[in-house]
Parts: sequence; structure tokens; C-alpha cells
Amino acid sequence: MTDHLTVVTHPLVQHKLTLMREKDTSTASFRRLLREISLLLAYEITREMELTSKWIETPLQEMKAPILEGKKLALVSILRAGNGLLDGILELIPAARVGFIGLYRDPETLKPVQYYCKVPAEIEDRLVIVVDPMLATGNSSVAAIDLLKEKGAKNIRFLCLLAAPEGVARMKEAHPDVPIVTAALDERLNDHGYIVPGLGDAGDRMFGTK
Ligand SMILES: O=P(O)(O)OC[C@H]1O[C@H](OP(=O)(O)OP(=O)(O)O)[C@H](O)[C@@H]1O
Ligand SMILES: O=c1cc[nH]c(=O)[nH]1
Ligand SMILES: [Mg+2]
Repeated sequence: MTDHLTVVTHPLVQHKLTLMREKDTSTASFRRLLREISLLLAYEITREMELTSKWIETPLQEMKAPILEGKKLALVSILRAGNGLLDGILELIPAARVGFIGLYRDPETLKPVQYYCKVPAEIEDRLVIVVDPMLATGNSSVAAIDLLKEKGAKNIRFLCLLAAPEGVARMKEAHPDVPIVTAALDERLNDHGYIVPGLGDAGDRMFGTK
């Protein structure tokens, strides 16, 4: 993956994203749509995963067939909202190792506050896909990736649903080596650091906390 930002323009992704943005979409539908989109985004972000091969027997003959080494992959979810993307991707790659970084944005300063961190061992040898639906100021994703690099991660990608130009620029400055895959690049941030037009607070909409 060479481009710093990839926007997944597939019609199914765009259609489902529109349904998620609508303010009257229920919590149940929002969660289901996020899981469905995560399957489609996973297809894009795993495009260049390394394959090994193994000998198998088809009903006709033996062949050396390509196979993924799921154990070489670490998915890292930025809590809480990251879990909505994580669940879908794990259905596709059930052998992936999983880490969690607990961060919430202070509503006044927009700085991330860390409350949890647990990542898989041998992180330096893995492809690490960090997932969080929202890339707004970029403060949370930059902090999460700082932490992963401190722990030795070298090959990192970031998967989100919506990105703001401000967040993409911040990521490019702090982590130019980390490609971003998103379903949309929105217009801007508002005065409270929310993505506009956006979809509101992803965590609250997923879990019905507001
Ligand atoms: O790019 P940023 O400006 O840092 O904003 C993005 C962060 O904000 C949201 O999390 P939030 O703080 O609402 O926590 P939550 O997932 O627990 O709701 C979102 O899920 C990101 O982690
Ligand atoms: O628009 C935004 C910005 C940050 N976090 C969200 O959940 N939504
Ligand atoms: Mg939130």
C-alpha cells in the first residue's frame, strides 16, 4: 500500500454509510451497518496481506494452494467505537490477534485520555491494523499509534469510516508511514471537533448512550 489515504468508493460502502449518517437511524441499524461496512473495508485494507502456501488435496489432485497467516495479523481497536469495526473484521479473519487501546477525547481540550492498553506479544513481527470509525482531529489515532510504535510495531495501517482533512493532515505529519483507509473524507471539523457533515458521535450511536 503506497498511498497515504485511500477512500473506498464502492457503491455498497457508500450506500450503507449514507444510512448510518441519517440522524433517525436506530442504534440497532447503526451497529448492523457498521459491521457490514467493516467487512467491505476489511477487503481493501487486507489487500496486500502476505500469503504463504500449503499442500492440499482437492477431489482431483494435490496442489500447493495460497493461504493467509492470520496469526501474523494484529487488529487493534481504539475503544469504544473501534469495536464496531473490529467485530466484522474478526469474522473474516478469526485467527487474528487482537489488542485494545482505551482512549476518550476530553470534550474541552480534544486531547485523548488513555485508560487501557493491552496489545498482542511480538507486535514487531505483525501487520497491525488499528481500527476506529472516526478520524477527527487525529489526536486519538496519533496517540494510539505512538503507543504501538513505543511497543515495537513497525508495519501499521489505520482503518476508519469517516475522516476529516484536519485528521488526515495530522496523521500524515506524525505517522507518514501509516496508510489510512476510509469510506469517506468529509468537509471539515466544527468548533467542537466533530466531523461535518459526519454522523455524530460514533460511540454514542453504536451503544445508545445518548
Ligand atoms: O480524532 P479525534 O479528534 O481524536 O477524535 C476521534 C475519536 O473520538 C471518538 O472517540 P470518543 O472520544 O468519543 O470515545 P468513545 O469511542 O468511547 O465514544 C472516536 O471513536 C475516536 O476515537
Ligand atoms: O465527529 C466525531 C468526532 C469525533 N468522534 C466522533 O464520534 N464523532
Ligand atoms: Mg464517543
